[in-house]
Amino acid sequence: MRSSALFPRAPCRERLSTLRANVCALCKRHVRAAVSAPRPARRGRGASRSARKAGFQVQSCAVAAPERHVALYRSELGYRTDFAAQYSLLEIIGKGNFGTVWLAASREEPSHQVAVKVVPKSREDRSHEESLECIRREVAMWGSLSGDSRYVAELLGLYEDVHNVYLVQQLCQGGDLSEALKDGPLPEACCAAVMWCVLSAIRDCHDHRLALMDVKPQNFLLTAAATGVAEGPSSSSGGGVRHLRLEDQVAGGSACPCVVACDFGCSLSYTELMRGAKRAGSPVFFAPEQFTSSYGLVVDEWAAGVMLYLLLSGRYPFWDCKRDELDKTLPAYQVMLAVCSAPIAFGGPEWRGISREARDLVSQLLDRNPATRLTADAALEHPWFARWMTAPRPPSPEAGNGNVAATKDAARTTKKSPRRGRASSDSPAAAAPPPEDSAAGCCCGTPVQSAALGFGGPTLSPCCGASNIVPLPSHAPVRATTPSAGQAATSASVAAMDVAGSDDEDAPSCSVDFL
Ligand SMILES: Nc1ncnc2c1ncn2[C@@H]1O[C@H](COP(=O)(O)OP(=O)(O)OP(=O)(O)O)[C@@H](O)[C@H]1O
Repeated sequence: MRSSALFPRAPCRERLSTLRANVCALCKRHVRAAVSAPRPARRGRGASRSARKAGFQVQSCAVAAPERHVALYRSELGYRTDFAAQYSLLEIIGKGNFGTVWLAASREEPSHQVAVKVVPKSREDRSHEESLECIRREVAMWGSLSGDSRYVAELLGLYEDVHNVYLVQQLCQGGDLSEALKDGPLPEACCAAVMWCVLSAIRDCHDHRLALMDVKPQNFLLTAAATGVAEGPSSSSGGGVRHLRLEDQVAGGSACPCVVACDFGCSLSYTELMRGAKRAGSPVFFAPEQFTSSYGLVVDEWAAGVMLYLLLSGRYPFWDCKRDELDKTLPAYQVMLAVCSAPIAFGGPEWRGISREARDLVSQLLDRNPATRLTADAALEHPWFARWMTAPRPPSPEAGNGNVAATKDAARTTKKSPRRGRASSDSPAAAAPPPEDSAAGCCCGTPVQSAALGFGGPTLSPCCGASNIVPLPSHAPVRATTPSAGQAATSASVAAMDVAGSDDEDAPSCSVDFL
């Protein structure tokens, strides 16, 4: 008769569970990790060697001092290894191509919630070393910006274990911007508030000699200020992404911008760009030069132009259909043809209520010539923003309240606007609401003093019958599109575009290899 008494050493489930039950709470983690980890091929001294090779710190439970339990693995990236001791993962809040984003709470202070991007160290399509290199790159780029720009999601901590890397970041309760677009285009005032943050994030990246390379609504997250969760000026105005005010986004207004940039997986440094490095991304956001030749930082401004068009109209430029109607399996060469040669249409009914300044900014960002394309820095001074500034809070270096990024931003805005005048928030001009519907470009009753706000734009005059469309400054003409740029592009060496490898639910996406 076969019994455990006769075969006392036979490995069985009961024996394993008894083993687990007998170890201390700290050791439990050690046992679990050891069970799930790849087994060493040999026992004895050989086992220690293979385990060390696999990244383990081999230690005996019986002799290990309690404080050594936190360092179960030899860190491969130099990050902390005690993630499980610091945070508990609560639920999945987002999934991307490279990782899963979790809502997590600090164990020490459970009310402190964060977002944690869990990135596996190994993937089927790339080696362990390649995966680690990608993580290192993303962290280096993100880390250099986080804390230095208030328009970039804050990176709060880096952890790793044998399987994953854990990027602890600021929790953005509103999800990504594409969610907000599901109910159709945003009101123009909200678009101005959102685009202020998007262009500020791009400007800050470019100041750090980095190109974001993947500017699209999915990569901008709505913060508490956008959802009205936080107490402050935004929430007092009703909260919600459709009730954003531009003045709350400018340094010196709200403590927290309504959207922040996340996902630096595609970012490239200026040096890499100059060396001709390429990045996969979403082709509908590609600038024409990305299909044809080497390119520079201003590809981000083009993508911001596509985003602005999308926010205002609910459509992608160059395609005569709504955002969710765009064929996600569109062949890449068709995307290229449209981006490089189709005219930018402002004729549809969705553009009827949109101001002329907005169209002008779109046209200047979607300039097919990268040399003359508006930079983010210059775009932030476009008169369109002045139009939506209703209760100005002139930024001051003190506005940051000790926050390095906010103080820097406030100082920069002040420095850039030497002619900035103080428009009191209780003056009639400042208190007047922005035009809800500027169908005829009417600014009646909203004499916004843009020059006084330091944007360098013209002073908008009150509506006066026939001349209700505010004249644009002579240096900012609305450009006609130049289809000729596209003809050159058709002969481009676009070799392999894998449309199926889309990382974007809402837009055709492909990884692009150039011959
Ligand atoms: N800090 C955050 N707070 C709240 N939600 C977040 C946060 N970061 C990411 N998310 C959510 O998780 C999703 C995926 O995140 P992210 O884009 O960083 O992953 P990824 O793997 O790099 O994606 P991609 O495939 O675009 O490269 C986002 O679209 C967003 O909805």
